[in-house]
Order: sequence, then C-alpha cells, then structure tokens
Amino acid sequence: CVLKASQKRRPLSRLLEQLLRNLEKRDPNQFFAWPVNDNFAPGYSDIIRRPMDFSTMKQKIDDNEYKSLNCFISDFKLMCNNAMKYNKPGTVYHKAARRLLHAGLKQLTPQKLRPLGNMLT
Ligand SMILES: COc1ccc(C(=O)NC2CCC2)cc1-c1cc(C(C)=O)n2cccnc12
Repeated sequence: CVLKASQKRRPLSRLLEQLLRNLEKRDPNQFFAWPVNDNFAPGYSDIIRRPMDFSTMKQKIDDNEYKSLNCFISDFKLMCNNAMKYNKPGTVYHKAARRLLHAGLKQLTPQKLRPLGNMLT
C-alpha cells in the first residue's frame, strides 16, 4: 500500500526508533523511561544541568530534532552519565546506568549498525 506523506518516516527516524526500542529493553525497571523527578531525587535539577530520558529522546525523534546518529548516541550517553553523576556508586541507579551504558554502546557499534545502515538509503 502506498504510505501517505504523513505516515512516511524519514529513514533516520525509523532507524533511531528501532535503536531506541532496543535500548529501552535494557531498562526493565524503567528508571530511564521518564524525566527524573526532583521529589524523588533531592536537588537533582541543581546537580544535573541537562536532564535526559527515553521519553524525551522519543519526542526528539518525532520532532526530527536528531540530525545524525551521533546526536542520538550523545543523548543516550548524557542520560547514563547524568545518572552516574547524581547517584553514588553502589546505588541501584548508578549500577543500572553503568549496565545500560555498556549494553547500549555494544548495540551501537559500527558492526551492529552496518546491517541497519541500508535503512538510511
Ligand atoms: C524515572 O525515574 C525513576 C522512576 C521510577 C523509579 C523507581 O521505581 N524507583 C524504585 C526502585 C526503588 C524505588 C526510580 C526512578 C529514578 C531514576 C533515577 C535516575 C535515573 O537517576 N533516580 C534517581 C533517584 C531516585 N529515583 C530515580
């Protein structure tokens, strides 16, 4: 069937949505699903200047704010590093961020991305 213009997603957006879904699977507790709330994380917005979470990344994909894969990967790293900055080592969140960052970057290696590359053509 022919996709209407509104349904036609840019190749980059389709790739980023696929990558985002795979990254979200590595966050089963959904600690990274939504913006961190200062009520549960005292002083968070004083310590973390540039908050980031998966829902914000999804919105940025939908708003075509990512001009490249590297911008997307930078936001993923920012999200994990924020958690390792605010939360002390040994906390459930610091450990979750380290594991997510490690697992996520393994999915974003050129070897893993090359097969998806043809989605960009
Ligand atoms: C969207 O953010 C969250 C959503 C849910 C939860 C959560 O279910 N926490 C329960 C596990 C022990 C309480 C935690 C968080 C959370 C993420 C974070 C991060 C990512 O720093 N955080 C830091 C301090 C306190 N809570 C959190």
